[in-house]
Amino acid sequence: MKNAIEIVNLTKSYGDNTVFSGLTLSIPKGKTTCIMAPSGTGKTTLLRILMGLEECDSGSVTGLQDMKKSAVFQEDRLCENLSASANIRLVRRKSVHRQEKKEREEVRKAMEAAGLSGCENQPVRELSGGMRRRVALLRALYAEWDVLFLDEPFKGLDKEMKEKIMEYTKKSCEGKTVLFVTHEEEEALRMGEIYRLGESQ
Ligand SMILES: Nc1ncnc2c1ncn2[C@@H]1O[C@H](COP(=O)(O)OP(=O)(O)OP(=O)(O)O)[C@@H](O)[C@H]1O
Repeated sequence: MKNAIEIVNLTKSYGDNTVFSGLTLSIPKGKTTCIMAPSGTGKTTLLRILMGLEECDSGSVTGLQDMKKSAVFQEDRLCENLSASANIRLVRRKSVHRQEKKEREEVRKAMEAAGLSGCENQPVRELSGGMRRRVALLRALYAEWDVLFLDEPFKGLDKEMKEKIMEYTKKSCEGKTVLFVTHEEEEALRMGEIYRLGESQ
């Protein structure tokens, strides 16, 4: 199978702290790869390198050129004064009136599926932590993307809500390339193939 992203001999240190000393990894196209590892072993650093937000010291990453990227960061990174719905719609180019109506309806449906009905027009600064997390996730999913980076997207959600949103995310990501970072084995097993960072370095 053709690989979407090839990471070869990647090294990265912060001063004396070596995070990667020759990481080689193939991330398959059209699937969800779940990256698991103990805290502080470099999961976020890897995502940041792949997103182009951090430089590696040596090694190469190929297969990401020209791919549209979307992400849920560890922090929600929402626009506090904008409504939940406006935060989500922000990631699409401004559309003509007829499309705007369609887009509003799409977002309303997505929010309904994520248990956020009735919050469409509420500024996100008024939402709970779990609600904000879901808005951040819906926003990332709503963007136009070829590859999606998810850094602990279900953090802070209760069991029932997590079930609901995981199912929605899984459906939305079907057949697409996703890198999913989590500490929860159960989440990883549900979402895709597990890769344990550190085992093959
Ligand atoms: N900007 C930075 N400057 C210096 N050190 C950093 C920086 N970013 C990360 N690190 C260090 O790199 C290592 C890996 O951090 P990273 O956040 O990638 O781990 P992680 O596996 O995602 O952890 P967690 O599961 O706790 O989120 C840690 O030792 C961290 O202290």
